[in-house]
Amino acid sequence: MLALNSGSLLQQQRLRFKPFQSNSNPRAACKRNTCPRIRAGEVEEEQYDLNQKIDSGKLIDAAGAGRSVFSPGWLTQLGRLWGGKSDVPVADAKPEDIQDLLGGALFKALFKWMQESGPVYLLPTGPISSFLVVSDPEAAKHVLRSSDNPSRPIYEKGLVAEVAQFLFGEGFAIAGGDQWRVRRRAVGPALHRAYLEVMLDRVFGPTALHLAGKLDRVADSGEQIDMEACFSQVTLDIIGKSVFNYDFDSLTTNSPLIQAVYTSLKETETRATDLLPYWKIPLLCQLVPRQRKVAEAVQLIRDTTTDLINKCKAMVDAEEQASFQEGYINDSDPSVLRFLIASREEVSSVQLRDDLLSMLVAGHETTGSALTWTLYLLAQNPDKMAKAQAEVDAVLGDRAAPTLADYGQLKYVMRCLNESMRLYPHPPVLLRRALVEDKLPGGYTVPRGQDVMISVYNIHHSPAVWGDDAEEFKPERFGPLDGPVPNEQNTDYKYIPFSGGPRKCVGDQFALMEGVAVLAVLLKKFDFDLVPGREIGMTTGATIHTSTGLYMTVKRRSGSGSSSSGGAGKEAAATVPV
Ligand code: HEM
Repeated sequence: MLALNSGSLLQQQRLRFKPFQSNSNPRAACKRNTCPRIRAGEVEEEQYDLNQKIDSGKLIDAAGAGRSVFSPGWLTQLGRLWGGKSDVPVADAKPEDIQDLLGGALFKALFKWMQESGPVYLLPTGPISSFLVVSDPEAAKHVLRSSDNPSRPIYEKGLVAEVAQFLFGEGFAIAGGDQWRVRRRAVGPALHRAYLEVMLDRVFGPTALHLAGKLDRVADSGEQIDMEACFSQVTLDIIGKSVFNYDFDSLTTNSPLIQAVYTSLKETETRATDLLPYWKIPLLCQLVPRQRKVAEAVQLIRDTTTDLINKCKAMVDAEEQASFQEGYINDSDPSVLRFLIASREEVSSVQLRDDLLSMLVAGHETTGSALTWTLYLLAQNPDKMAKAQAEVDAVLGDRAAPTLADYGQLKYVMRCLNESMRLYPHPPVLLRRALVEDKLPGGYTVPRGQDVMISVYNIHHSPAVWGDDAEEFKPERFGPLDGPVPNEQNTDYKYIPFSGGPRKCVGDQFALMEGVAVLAVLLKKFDFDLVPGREIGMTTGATIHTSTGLYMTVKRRSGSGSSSSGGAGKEAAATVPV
C-alpha cells in the first residue's frame, strides 16, 4: 500500500502549527531502564531514572529534546512551552542521523531513537509541529482500530492523503469517513475467494511463467539480472490483468502507459521525500517541468482507465442477464472492474476510476518489494532456500505452476514471505492524525490534530517484541507449519505488515497468493545467486527498495524441465536490461 517516507513528511510537517501536549505516566515510554546514548562518536550507557526526571520536570532536557536536526533546541523548547509540560520522551536527533534521512531510509533512524527513548516518543519536526512515533504493539493496535471506525472514530489518514491526492483523487485508499466506508464495502467483496482461485489459475501462474521464460534466456547467457525490476514488472502485469483485465505486458514491452504508471508512482514517492512541498501550490505545478510531466502521466492513466470502464460497461449492458452475486465469475472477464460494474452500484465514473487506480497502485510495488526481499533473504540463507525448494518440488511435482490445492500446501514458502515482510514491511511506517484528543494504552495523551507515526519497522525489529533474534531471517519463528498464517489478530498486533483495524489492506489474501505463486514458479525452476561484491542497501519510497537493484545470476536447476546451455561465471556476467 501507499507508504510514505517519513523524511519528507517531517519536512512537510513544518508547515503546520500544532503543539504537542501530554500529561501522563511516562513509565511505559522506555521499558528498559538503560538507554544507550551516542555522543561525539562514543557510546555510553546512561542510567535512566524516569521518576526523578519527570518529578523534576527535566525529562525533556535530559533526554536531549531540542537537539533535533529538524528543530534547534530553543525552538523545540518554545513549542513545548506553548503546548505545556510534556512527559513524552523527545527523540534526540543528531546531525549524523541526517545521513540516514538523506540516504532515504529514515526508518532506521526511527529505530535508533526507539532504542534511546522507548517505544513511544515525540519527534519534533519544527518549533510547533511533531510526530508522535509509536513502536509498541498495544498502542499501535489502539490507534489502528480507532481509525475510521464508525463506533470509535478517533484517527484518520492525515498526511498520506495529502501527498497522494494527485494520483488517487477520490479513491477509497485515501478517502475518509462515509465516502471511504461506502466504497470499501463495495470493493472488498470483489476480491472474494472464487475470484482469487480464478486469478491463481489464469493470471498469477501464467504471468510468473512468463517471467520464468525471460529468466530462461538469462540463464542461457549467464548475464546478471535485476530481480527487483523483474518483480516490479511481473506484479504490474498481474495487477493490471486482475483489476482492469488490461495487459500492460511490461515484462516484454515498454509503452507510454507503463511509463506513465512509473512516473506517477515515482512522483508519489518523490512527494513523500520532497524537502519543499511546492506542489501544494497549483500555479507552481504548471511551471515546473517535472510536475507538467506528472500531470500528463496521470491524465494518460485516467483516460485509459475511463476507456476500459466504458468498454466494460458496454459489455455488461450487452449481457441482459448478467447475474451478480458474491462468488459469481464472468468467464470472459473475471476482473475487479467487471465485478464492480456488474454490481450496478450507484457510483460515478470518476469514483470508480479512482478506486481502481487505488488498487493498482496499492497492489503493485508492495507485492513487488515483498518478492524482492524474500528472494534476497533466501539467497542469503542457503539452508532456508533448500528447504523452500524441497517443498516446492514435493508439492508441485511435474506442474510448473501451483494449483489451488498446491497453494494450501506451500506452507514453508508462505512462512518465508511472512518473515520477509516482518523484516522489510511495506510501508515501514503508517500515518494517522488524531481527530479528537485521545489517550494511548500506557497513559500518554494524544492531542487533537497530532500526527502519529506507527513504526511497523520498529515493532517488527524490536527485541522486546520478537526476542534477541529479532534481526534474524527465521521463517520457523511463527510456529508449526500447520498452524495459522501469522496476521495482526493472532499475534496481537506484533505482526502488522498489512496494517489492522478498519483500514487494513483489502488485498492481503490476493498478495499472499500472488507472492507464493510467483515464488513457487521461480524456485522450482531456478537457483539464484547474489552478485558477489554488490552491496544491497535499503532506501524508502512507497515501499522499502534496494538502493541500486537486486542483481543476481540465475541457473536452471537440474531436473527443472529445460536444458541448460551453460553460461558464463558470475564474476564475468554482463547485465541484462530489464
Ligand atoms: C505484499 C503486498 C501488500 C502489502 C504489504 C500491503 C500493505 C498494505 C497496508 C499496510 C495497508 C494499510 C495502510 C494503512 O493502514 O494506512 C494497505 C491498504 C490497502 N491495500 Fe494493500 N498491501 C499489499 C498488497 C495489496 C494488493 C495486492 C492490493 C489490491 C489488490 C492492495 C490494496 C490495498 C488497498 C485498496 C488499501 C486501502 C484500504 C483502505 O484504506 O480501506 N494491497 N495495504
